[in-house]
Amino acid sequence: MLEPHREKRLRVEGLNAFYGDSHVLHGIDLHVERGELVTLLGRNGAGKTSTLRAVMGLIERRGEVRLDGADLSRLPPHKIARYGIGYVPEERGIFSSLDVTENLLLPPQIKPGGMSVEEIYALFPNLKERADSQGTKLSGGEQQMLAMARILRTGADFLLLDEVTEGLAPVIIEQIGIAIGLLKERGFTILLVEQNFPFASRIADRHYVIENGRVVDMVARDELGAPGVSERLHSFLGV
Ligand SMILES: Nc1ncnc2c1ncn2[C@@H]1O[C@H](COP(=O)(O)OP(=O)(O)OP(=O)(O)O)[C@@H](O)[C@H]1O
Repeated sequence: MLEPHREKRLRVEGLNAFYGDSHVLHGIDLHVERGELVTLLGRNGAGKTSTLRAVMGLIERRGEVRLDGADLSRLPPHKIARYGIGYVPEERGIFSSLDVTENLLLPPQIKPGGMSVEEIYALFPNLKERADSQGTKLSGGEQQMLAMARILRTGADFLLLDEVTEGLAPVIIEQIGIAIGLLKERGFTILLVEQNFPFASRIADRHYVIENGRVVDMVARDELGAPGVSERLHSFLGV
């Protein structure tokens, strides 16, 4: 019997994006399967963040973006969010005057299934210890965890994460990796921009390499050890 056709969770085809006159993405093609954890790798300025922003509808874009078959290409960000896509930008955007619990109580539920504050504290024990601390008093790692946690409150089950390990100590990166692994076990689908290749290679199922606004390579986890692959990645990333 033929397998029923399964729509990709996210399918991006021919995605172009612009900042005013500046044309920064030149036909990105990629897909993410249900429950997959996929990274976007590439040098500074390659177009990784812009890809997440274009998927989310935050910058001017052309091309096709489909989630579970639904066409998101022409929708504004707040409508895209209703499909359960949650974006955690590099700049985190937590409320510095509010404490951790208040930050967690603020996000609206946009889809059923948002995590309770208790579930979030089980996922990020550091945040539980800092529940009453104001946003400004948190370390970089705690702020990053809070930024992720806030999105989990909304019910989003497709996460766009931008450089969640940037500037953080190895022990914190390790904790974030564990949390991401648990989210994957719970069935979340994740597209992660990452500069830290050792981290990305430990947690991801597949990697796309972006260069000058295009996908120039795709490597699956089980290909990482194959002859020539690390040289190929090295040439693109300098890793
Ligand atoms: N707000 C903006 N206005 C104009 N150009 C921008 C803006 N943000 C990014 N760009 C340009 O878009 C291109 C892609 O940048 P992008 O931030 O997507 O790259 P990146 O791969 O995420 O790199 P980085 O890790 O440095 O953020 C770069 O040439 C960058 O200079």
